[in-house]
Amino acid sequence: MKSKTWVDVPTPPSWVPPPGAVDAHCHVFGPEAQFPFAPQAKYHPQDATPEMLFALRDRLGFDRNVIVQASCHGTDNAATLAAIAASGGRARGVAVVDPDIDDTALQALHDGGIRAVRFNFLKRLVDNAPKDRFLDIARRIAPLGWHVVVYFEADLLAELQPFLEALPTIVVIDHLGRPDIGQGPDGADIGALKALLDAHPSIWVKVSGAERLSVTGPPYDDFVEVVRPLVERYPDRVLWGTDWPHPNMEHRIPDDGLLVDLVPRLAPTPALQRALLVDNPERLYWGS
Ligand SMILES: O=C(O)/C=C(\CC(=O)C(=O)O)C(=O)O
Repeated sequence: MKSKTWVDVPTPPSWVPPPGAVDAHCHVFGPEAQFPFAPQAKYHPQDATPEMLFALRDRLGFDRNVIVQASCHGTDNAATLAAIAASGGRARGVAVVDPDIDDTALQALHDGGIRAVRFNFLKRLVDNAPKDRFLDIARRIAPLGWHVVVYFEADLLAELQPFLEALPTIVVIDHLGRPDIGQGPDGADIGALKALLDAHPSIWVKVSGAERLSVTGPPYDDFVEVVRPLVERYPDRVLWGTDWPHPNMEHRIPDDGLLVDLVPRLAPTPALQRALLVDNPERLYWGS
């Protein structure tokens, strides 16, 4: 059965994002009739189209999107590129590429609005994650001014650290590297993440995924307690996104309006909010 993981009409947020705000982590699925899912896809979602994404963007008071290629579309970025093309310059993207991709194809992705590649290390989402080949890709996309987005769970951080340190670009960690939020702000997982960020100014972090990581659930007080100190400590290296349409969340479907209302609790001043939602994503995705 195709999974549906989003609320059609989320609660309107009470907080208004600053002009130019970017939802820097969201996906499109299909439409399947036009863009079939990959044979190796680990989940099979309902269509979540660009039109639906842009309607959500407007409803939430955002201006732009960064569309991240989801694992269900494998390394065929056509659905992501079609969504970017339909956005009128208001979306950029993160691709997943085959290690054998040639330079012409990379340039075509750039021309289509791609500004990063994603390396996914979650075993429930991908069959293999070859670090040596990922490193080759990273060396090839660096001259384009792109960066690397990595998705892993906290128990992999120590093993991945040498790989992360070898990447020649800015590196953005998805969903905080999925720490155990239940450990609290001084827990081992957040401590390891902070040590990494302190040591490497080129490593950034997406302070997204409250709906995945919170133990207590809405209004996500445990997530705020752990994550606000990070936004205050690394204000120019943080990004935020809704993660719509919330793949694999069928048993805990979040309300995107409530997620937006989390932003002023994570970034409590207008300057922090502007950095998080406007200046930082603009630098990575609209800078070239
Ligand atoms: O949407 C996300 O960020 C997280 C995902 C899905 C995903 O990353 C993918 O399919 O590539 C997850 O944890 O299931």
